[in-house]
Amino acid sequence: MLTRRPRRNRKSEGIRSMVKETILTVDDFIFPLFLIEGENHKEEVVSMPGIYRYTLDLLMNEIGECLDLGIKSFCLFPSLGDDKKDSMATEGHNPEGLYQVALSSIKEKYPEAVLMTDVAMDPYSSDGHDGIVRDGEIINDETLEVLGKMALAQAKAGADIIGPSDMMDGRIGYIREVLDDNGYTDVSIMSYSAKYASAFYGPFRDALDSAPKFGDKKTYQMDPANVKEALIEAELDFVEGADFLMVKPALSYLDVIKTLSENFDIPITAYNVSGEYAMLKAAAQNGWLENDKTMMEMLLSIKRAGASAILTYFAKEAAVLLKK
Ligand SMILES: NCC(=O)CCC(=O)O
Ligand SMILES: [Mg+2]
Repeated sequence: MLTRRPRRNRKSEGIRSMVKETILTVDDFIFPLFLIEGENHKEEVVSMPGIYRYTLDLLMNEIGECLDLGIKSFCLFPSLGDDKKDSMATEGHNPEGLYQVALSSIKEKYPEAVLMTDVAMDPYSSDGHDGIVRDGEIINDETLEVLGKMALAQAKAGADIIGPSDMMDGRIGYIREVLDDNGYTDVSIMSYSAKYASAFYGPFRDALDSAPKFGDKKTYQMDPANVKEALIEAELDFVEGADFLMVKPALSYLDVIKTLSENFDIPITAYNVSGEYAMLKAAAQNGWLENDKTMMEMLLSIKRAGASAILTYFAKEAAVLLKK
C-alpha cells in the first residue's frame, strides 16, 4: 500500500501553484546594458542575439521600455574605442567620460531606476586586464587606487550600487572607505565575490571588445574547482562592508550560490552570464530547445539555489512573459 503519493500534490494546476516553493518575479532582475559612443545607433552583439550595444540616446528609450515592463534595476557596461584605453584605465574615472555622463543622464531622466555600475579596469585598459599590469603581472594594491577613483566618479554621477568585478584583494574595504570619506555612505556595494575564471564570458568580451591582450585572468579570478575558497572571498567582502555578495557565472555554480546563501545573511545575487545566454539562444535558433520555457527554468533554478536577484540578459524577455 502506498500511503505517501507525492503525485497528489501535482494533480492540478491549482494544487501545483499552491505548493510552488519558488516564484520568479520581475523584481528579481537586474538588466545588464551595453553602452557605446555616438548617437542614434545600436548594433546587435553577434554572439548574443537580441542584445544590443546602444548609444546613450537609444539606451534611454530601452530603459524607458524596461521600466514600463517593471524592470527597476540596470547594470551598465561601456564599450570604448581603443583610442580611449590606456594602461591606467584613466577614462574609467573621467567625470566627463561616456560612462559617467550616461549615469547622470539616466538618473536625471529616470530617478526611480536603480543604477548599478561596473568597477574594474578592463573596459578602459589597453591590456584588457582588470588591474594594473607590470612585467606581465597584475599588481593588486596599486590597482585599488584606480578602483577607488572609478567608484567615486560613479557615485558622484549618481550610481546607486557600485559593482566591483575585478577580484583584487581588499577592494571592497578600500572602496567603502573612499565612498564614506567623500560622503557617499548611502551608496551600496554589490561585490562580485566569487567570480570564477570562466569560459562563459566569451560573448561579453566580444560585446565590449575587452578580451585580455595576453594571458588569462586566473591569478585573480577563482578556479572553477573551488567552493570553500568562495566562502573566504565572501567572508572578506562581508567584513569589508559589501551589501550584496555575487556569484558569477550562475548556472554552473548553483552550489556556490546555495553555499553562500546558507552562510551569509545579506542578499546573495548571481550573474547569469553572456555564455549562458548565448548557449540557449543558439540552441533555440536551431530548434533544439524551446526558448521561453528553458529560459524560465534557468532563471528559476538560480533563484531556487538562493539568489535574491539575478543579473541576466534575459531580463526583458522574461519580464514580457511574466506580464502575460
Ligand atoms: N564584469 C562583467 C562581466 O564580465 C560579464 C560577463 C558576462 O556576461 O559574460
Ligand atoms: Mg575577493
